[in-house]
Parts: sequence; structure tokens; C-alpha cells
Amino acid sequence: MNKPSIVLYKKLPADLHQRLEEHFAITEFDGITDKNRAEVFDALQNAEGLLGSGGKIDKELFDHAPRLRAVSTISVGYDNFDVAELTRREIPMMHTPTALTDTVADTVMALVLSTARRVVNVAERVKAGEWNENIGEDWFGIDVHHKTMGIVGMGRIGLALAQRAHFGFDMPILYNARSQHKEAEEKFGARKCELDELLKESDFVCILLPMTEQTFHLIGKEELAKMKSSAILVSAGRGPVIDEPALIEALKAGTIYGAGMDVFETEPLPKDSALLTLPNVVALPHIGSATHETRYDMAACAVDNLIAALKGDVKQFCVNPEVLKK
Ligand SMILES: NC(=O)C1=CN([C@@H]2O[C@H](COP(=O)(O)OP(=O)(O)OC[C@H]3O[C@@H](n4cnc5c(N)ncnc54)[C@H](OP(=O)(O)O)[C@@H]3O)[C@@H](O)[C@H]2O)C=CC1
Ligand SMILES: O=CC(=O)O
Repeated sequence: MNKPSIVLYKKLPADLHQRLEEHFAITEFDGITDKNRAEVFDALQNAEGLLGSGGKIDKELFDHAPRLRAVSTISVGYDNFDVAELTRREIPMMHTPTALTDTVADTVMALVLSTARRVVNVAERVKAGEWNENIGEDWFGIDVHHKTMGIVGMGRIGLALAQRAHFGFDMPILYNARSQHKEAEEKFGARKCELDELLKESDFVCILLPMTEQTFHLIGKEELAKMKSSAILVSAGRGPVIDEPALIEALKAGTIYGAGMDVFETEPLPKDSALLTLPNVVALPHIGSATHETRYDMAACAVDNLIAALKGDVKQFCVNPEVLKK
């Protein structure tokens, strides 16, 4: 019997590629871009599955995939997919939560620490040969321990961050989400509050929200103005949740102390972005989950997800489970 065809648009570790090959006939691309879209469309004509990460996965693409039965992304976020269109076509889509939760929380903590203690800025000065005598106050940062941690988006990653902040740094925790998160409250002493209160009271405001219509530019000029001038904003959910020009203004004006950022409105961050010129910004290239171990685990999860889905056996990690009930 012929194996089902799939389109793979992300390079996989050899063993995972082989596992996929045992089940499917693979047509492989290095991402889906404006340049190769037409070629991808051709390959999709026969494809029953789609697996990869990144790119714009929209209705036009699905229109070229008449046999598509399952989609699997190697990521937690799926804002680049037209999920409503997939659901309309009764196609399940799977993602890879849990595999990366701890690693992303570690990255957020790294941003908190490096921004507060000015790790990058100070290390660059050492490399530039500026450490010639006992350091003065111009090398100092601010404390992290015992300060108030504000977490916007108390989901999987928010919870893992709360654990680190509570047990590692004795930080009181405020959080904002749509629902109450008892585990965060009971295990880590977190208190749910309105966004306004969180912005006013927190020393670190960590944004861990998905990109949705409701979260687009949730943090803009007015919200930044509510933060303490000694506070730090950390952005690790999706770039467009923050109004970047407003953030740049706030950083330049000293409305807030600094920002640690792993995600941006445009990625890769344009070379002329003012964020690159500000000493109170730590900018990372969307490395939240980027460790060898975690990226492997995410890819393995996505491979398992696609194999299960094309067997009609989806048990977990489906972002549109309503299609499974039909
Ligand atoms: N920088 C990086 O490399 C990475 C970034 N991410 C991003 O992080 C996001 C979060 O991941 P994860 O924690 O696993 O996701 P979860 O779905 O577990 O958590 C999302 C949280 O956001 C809250 N939320 C959603 N919409 C709103 C809203 N309008 N107002 C207030 N709260 C809201 C949810 O609230 P409620 O609990 O009430 O539903 C939930 O607490 C991902 O969607 C992705 O975009 C993920 C991985 C890596
Ligand atoms: O940003 C990364 C993800 O997994 O989502």
C-alpha cells in the first residue's frame, strides 16, 4: 500500500526524519516563504499531512491542499495558522505544549536577571577594556530577589515562571489571566489582579500571552505609563502584544527602567530598530525554546502528533478538538 504523502517544511534530526519516512512519503522544504510558496502549493496537491514551523499558513495554502487531513506545528504558538479555516475544513491541528515550558520559563528568568543586573551591557564593557579600576555606580543594576513579579498570562509557561520566582527568588507574585489559576495561588502564593494593578505594583512585568485579536497591542503607551519607573518589562509571548514604538518611547524617556525581549513585532528584528541602540534593552532572537534538548523534544512531539492524527488517533495537543467530535 502506498504511504500517505506529507509536506515537511522544517529540517528534522535524522532519527525523527527516518521515523516519519517509515510512515509517509515526504516532500521536504526549508520553510515556507514567498519565494517557494508556488513549489509548496504543487507538493500540497497530494499531501495528507503538513509538518513544520513558522511561515504564514493560510487559506490560500489550504486551497492548494485538497487531500489535507492533519496539520502539526513544531511550536506552542499557532497565530501564524488560519485555525478557523482548518476547523471549517474539519482538519485537526496539533501543537507542542509542555515539551518547551520549562525551557521558555528559564529564558524569561534569564531576561529578568540580565536586564536587572545589566549582564549584557556590563560584560560588553569588560570586553571593551573599560574595567580598569574598582567599579563605580555606573556598573550597578537592581535587585531581583524579593521584588514583585507580575505575570501576564498564567498558562503553562506563566506557571513555570511563578515556580522559579517563588522558590528561587522569594518574589511575591501578581498575575493576570482570564481565569483563576488555583495551582499558582496555592503552590506559589500568586495573587490574581486586574492588569492595571499588576502594572502599577510589579517590579517585573512578564508578558507571556499568545497573539490574538484581544492581546494585540495590549501593552501600549497608557499601560507603560502605569508601570514604576524602576520596573522592567519582559516580553516573551508574541511581539505584537507590545506596541513597540510606544515601548521605545518609554525606554528613551525613562518611563520604565528597561526591557528584556525575546519576541518582536517584526522578526528578525530590523537592523535599524531603535531597540538595538538602547543600553537598557536586552534583545534575544526568539530563543525561548532554543536548546538542543527541547527543540528535539518538540520535533519528536510534532512527529508523533502527525502520525497519530493521520491514523485518526488524536489523543492530545489538538488546538481545534471540536473537529474530532464530528
Ligand atoms: N518566546 C518563545 O520562544 C516562546 C513563546 N511562546 C508564546 O507563549 C505563549 C504562551 O504559551 P503557554 O504558556 O504554553 O500558553 P497557555 O495557553 O498555557 O497560556 C496562555 C495564557 O494566556 C492567557 N490569556 C490568553 N488571552 C488572554 C487575554 N486576552 N487576557 C489575559 N490573559 C489571556 C491565558 O489565560 P486563561 O488561563 O485565563 O485562559 C493563559 O493563562 C504561546 O502562545 C506563544 O505565543 C511559547 C513558547 C516559546
Ligand atoms: O515561539 C515559540 C513557540 O513555540 O510558540
